[in-house]
Amino acid sequence: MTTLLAVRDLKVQYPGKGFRQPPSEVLHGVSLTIAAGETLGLVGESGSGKTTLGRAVLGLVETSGGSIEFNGQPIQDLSARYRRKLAKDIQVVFQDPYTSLNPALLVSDILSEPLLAQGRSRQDAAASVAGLLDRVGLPKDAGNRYAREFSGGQRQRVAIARALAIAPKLIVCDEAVSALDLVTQARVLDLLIEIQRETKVAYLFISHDLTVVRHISHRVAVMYRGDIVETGTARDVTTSPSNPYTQQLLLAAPVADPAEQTKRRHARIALRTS
Ligand SMILES: Nc1ncnc2c1ncn2[C@@H]1O[C@H](COP(=O)(O)OP(=O)(O)OP(=O)(O)O)[C@@H](O)[C@H]1O
Repeated sequence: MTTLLAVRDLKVQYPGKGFRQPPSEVLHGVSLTIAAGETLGLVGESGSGKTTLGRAVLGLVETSGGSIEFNGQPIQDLSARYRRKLAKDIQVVFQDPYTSLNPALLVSDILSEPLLAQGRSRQDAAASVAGLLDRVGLPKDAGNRYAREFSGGQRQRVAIARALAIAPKLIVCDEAVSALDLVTQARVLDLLIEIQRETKVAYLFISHDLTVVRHISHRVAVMYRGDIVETGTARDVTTSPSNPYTQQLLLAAPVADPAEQTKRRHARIALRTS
């Protein structure tokens, strides 16, 4: 399989607040790869550095060490002009469909924007909008309405359509279904899987929810305090994890059966005290 994204020994530090506080390193040398058409799930508890890694791939945070290659080319420290060019290949879907879409724009304008930014004509962009709406299961007339008129799940479909508009090779999905109810989550996940089958787009799928990640990912990487502690196939990581932190994460996932929930709580305590 062709490697699309290769992150090697990546370090990111954020400046301390005020001159007295030293910078704090939040990624300590992270390495991962994503093949063309593959989904890599990135899991870990809140604050482990998942979003920072996604933002580094998108060029939204400065890195302090290591490298990021896309299609064999280094993509760190690109000038704004080259970054804009790269936007054609790497897109993002954020968590919150309520704030990530401009409420003042018609959906057709939201979907046209990335196409126009890539130099496509207005006519050409308008012609693509109908196809994009259809692709994500929204009605044709959705283009003539404002994003604020839609439910969370529908808005996330608009966000996915916007990410797909310029046929990227990689989409960073940062908690892309976390704000949705369970049924809507499942539908949006199935949509992402279906789109991948058709377009061979790759996903870096960031989530704190192992159940969601297991559903969509080919491979899973587990982050803990700025390091990747385990990587493997989705099945191996979620059924027989080798790292104690991944075991904790799995045992922390809620289950419907109260007896199983109690069993897991005891297993978590045993792990912590072993
Ligand atoms: N802009 C910033 N300035 C300073 N520190 C930051 C900044 N953004 C994130 N951090 C810190 O970096 C660490 C990693 O945060 P990050 O958002 O990457 O984690 P995460 O795993 O995505 O968490 P969550 O699941 O809660 O979004 C945290 O300790 C956070 O407080």
